[in-house]
Amino acid sequence: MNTLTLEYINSILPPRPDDSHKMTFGQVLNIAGSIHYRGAAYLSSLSALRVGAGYVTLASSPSVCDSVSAQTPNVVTLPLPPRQAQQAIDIKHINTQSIAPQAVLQLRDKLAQASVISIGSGLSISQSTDQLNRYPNPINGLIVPDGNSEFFYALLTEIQANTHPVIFDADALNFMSHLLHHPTSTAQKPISFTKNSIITPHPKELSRLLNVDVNMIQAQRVHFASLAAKQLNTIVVLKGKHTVISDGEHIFINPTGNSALAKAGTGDVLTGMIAGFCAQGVSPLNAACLGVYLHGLAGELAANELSQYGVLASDLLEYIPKAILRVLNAGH
Ligand SMILES: NC(=O)C1=CN([C@@H]2O[C@H](COP(=O)(O)OP(=O)(O)OC[C@H]3O[C@@H](n4cnc5c(N)ncnc54)[C@H](OP(=O)(O)O)[C@@H]3O)[C@@H](O)[C@H]2O)[C@@H](O)CC1
Ligand SMILES: Nc1ncnc2c1ncn2[C@@H]1O[C@H](COP(=O)(O)OP(=O)(O)O)[C@@H](O)[C@H]1O
Repeated sequence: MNTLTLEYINSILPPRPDDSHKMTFGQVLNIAGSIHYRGAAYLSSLSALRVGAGYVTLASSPSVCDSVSAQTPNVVTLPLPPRQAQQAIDIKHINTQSIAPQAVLQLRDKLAQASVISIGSGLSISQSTDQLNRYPNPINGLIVPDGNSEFFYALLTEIQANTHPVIFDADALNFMSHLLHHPTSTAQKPISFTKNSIITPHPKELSRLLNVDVNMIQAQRVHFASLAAKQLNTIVVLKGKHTVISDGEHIFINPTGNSALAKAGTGDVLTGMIAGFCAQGVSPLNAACLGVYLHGLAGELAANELSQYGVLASDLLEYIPKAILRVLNAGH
């Protein structure tokens, strides 16, 4: 078990060759955001650029893309077609802002081109995990819950054989919990986390994935992070004070961060940071270590100027470059 250090983080920062162009630093395809969580799409997209990714495309519903474009010129958007009401039997449950499952066809080229895909920040798979449990088989179209569950299922099916890094966050994790604990009919292929994936659960999300009480997870964070990595065949970033990172073999503990990070949206920033490092060709395990350490350091630097009370998730975007400078300067 290793505690991450400034020197180690310095040693795994990706190079920035002079003879480079934007594609040298990789393409992130960020599938994120929904009507109530436009901010998550903004935060996760910009944080990938802030750690050095060359090109970030946000794929989401048209209203989310419009909203992010209005706030920043830095993110390329790919509006996905909304679901048509006649595709579902129970129109009451349709949110017209949901993405149509057929949107996956439109995404096919982008999925193949992307250096890394991040899925789930603010994607709103359903109104709540409870609702998913009330509709034990949302996939076969008999009853369609509000949200993007059918789109997400189609997306997962499309990327099952993908070997590019994929980061699963937030609602993507809740939906995977649902699939793991409510297997779909045998006619459908089993779904799992993809090869080279990273998952970023907070303790409650890991508790849903493992079906283990959240207090037990918190009491043995290293054990459950490592167990989940082995069982689910993925890299686990178990968030919270002293975030644990494990690939089932190695374990890293993060020393950075403080209560400034305990604010809505900071997890979305972390997802973007990890994606941004993956895009630059860093291995998924090292990308997780870089993202987590620098995210915590950005929170500390922000709190030094704004107090642990006053830091916003969006403030972290300004402090990520300062955290990177702090690490670079430690190398001299
Ligand atoms: N600006 C935006 O667009 C934002 C968009 N966002 C997006 O919103 C979506 C849903 O996110 P969310 O926050 O509504 O649900 P979620 O985090 O699952 O919490 C549900 C319950 O879980 C628990 N719980 C949570 N953390 C815990 C912990 N560390 N340790 C232990 N338990 C913990 C806690 O339950 P309690 O303990 O209170 O019973 C809590 O009430 C998601 O897609 C996200 O990306 C957000 O990032 C915000 C900013
Ligand atoms: N007290 C704390 N000390 C250190 N890090 C924290 C603390 N509280 C939250 N964090 C970090 O902030 C982020 C919160 O993520 P998450 O719970 O997914 O929030 P959200 O869904 O609102 O974005 C995680 O990276 C977590 O490790």
